[in-house]
Amino acid sequence: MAINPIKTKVAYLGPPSSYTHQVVYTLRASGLLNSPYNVSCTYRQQAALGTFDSNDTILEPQNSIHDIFSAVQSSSVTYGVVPFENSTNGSVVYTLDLLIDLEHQSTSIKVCGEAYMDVHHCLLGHIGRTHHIHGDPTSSSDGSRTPTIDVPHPNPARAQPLKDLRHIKRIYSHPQAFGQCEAFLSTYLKGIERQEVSSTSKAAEVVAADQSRSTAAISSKLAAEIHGLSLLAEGIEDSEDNTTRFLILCNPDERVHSSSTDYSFNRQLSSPMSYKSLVAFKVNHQSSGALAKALAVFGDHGVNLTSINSRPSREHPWHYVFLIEFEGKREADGSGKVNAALEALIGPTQGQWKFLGSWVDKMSKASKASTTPS
Ligand SMILES: O=C(O)C(=O)Cc1ccccc1
Repeated sequence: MAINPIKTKVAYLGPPSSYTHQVVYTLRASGLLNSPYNVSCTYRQQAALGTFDSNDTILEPQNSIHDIFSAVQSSSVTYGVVPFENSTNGSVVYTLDLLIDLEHQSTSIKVCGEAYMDVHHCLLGHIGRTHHIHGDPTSSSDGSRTPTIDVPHPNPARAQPLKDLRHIKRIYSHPQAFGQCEAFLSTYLKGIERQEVSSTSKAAEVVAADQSRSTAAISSKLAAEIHGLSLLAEGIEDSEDNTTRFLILCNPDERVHSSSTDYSFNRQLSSPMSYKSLVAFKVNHQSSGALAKALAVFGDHGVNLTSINSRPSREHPWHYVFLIEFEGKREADGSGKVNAALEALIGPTQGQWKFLGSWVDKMSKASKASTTPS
């Protein structure tokens, strides 16, 4: 069979070397980003043999998470990859807010996969001109943090600076990264101005262009290499097992065949596979017990909830949209319990719910045991 594949375009949070870029790169290198509608048999065989031609995937950097959603919505890309939650710092609220945009019911974006990445942050910058290091290069701190009323037993910073930090006047990073490096920042860069930017790689780009050489970025080692920055500290995340979960988004209107959960990054060798699904809903705030009733439909139908998030509805103050993640999938729903639970959700939500997709659970034991692409 002749191979004439359509190129798979994947939108990620740019510029290159962001963690989102690194996750996409890993998925592509594993042959896991084939388009759901252009995979020929020969192509699948190539992937299995490890000869997947990465030139058939185009990675498209975007300026913001919002732009990734827009690219998927307009079908200018096949997939979009966005950060969703972090093991230390919790949910990425920008992603939640875009997912629950219930006002735009025409939005056809669905979650069709997930990927996990171990995230190790570095402090990148320029080496100071004026200070010379005598012995310990860690300014005046010994690595312990001052106890406060709020944090009486603070965790000590895991890493020490590799270089003098006394010339650093401002730090750039993505808000998630600041939240994941509190112990290091409050120990060695206490009181230094923080500037949030759209990604950790953007932070590295800004610092590389800074003529004053007095700024630093929390970013990755790869970003240091790409932007020619020095490693001022390494492994500065609060928790050694700092992991971020990314969601893979797609526009199901673009599907030509097969079920929504049959994307290449969802393929598994062994069964049974574990799936997760996501739904967003609103409840009537005037009706007592409405939220409890909405949550109860899942238990009543034997559906296990795995996470709950709430975000302001943006319609009325103190009204919320709830995002519920649960085990199981909607399509080919063997016992029918997921569809039955969603049907029962209509009552307590007055029909104000939106299904956001099903995908293979990459944390489940079954999924971990069989991650080889077929
Ligand atoms: O800014 C990045 O590099 C991202 O991809 C978002 C992010 C930020 C911090 C941890 C994980 C992902």
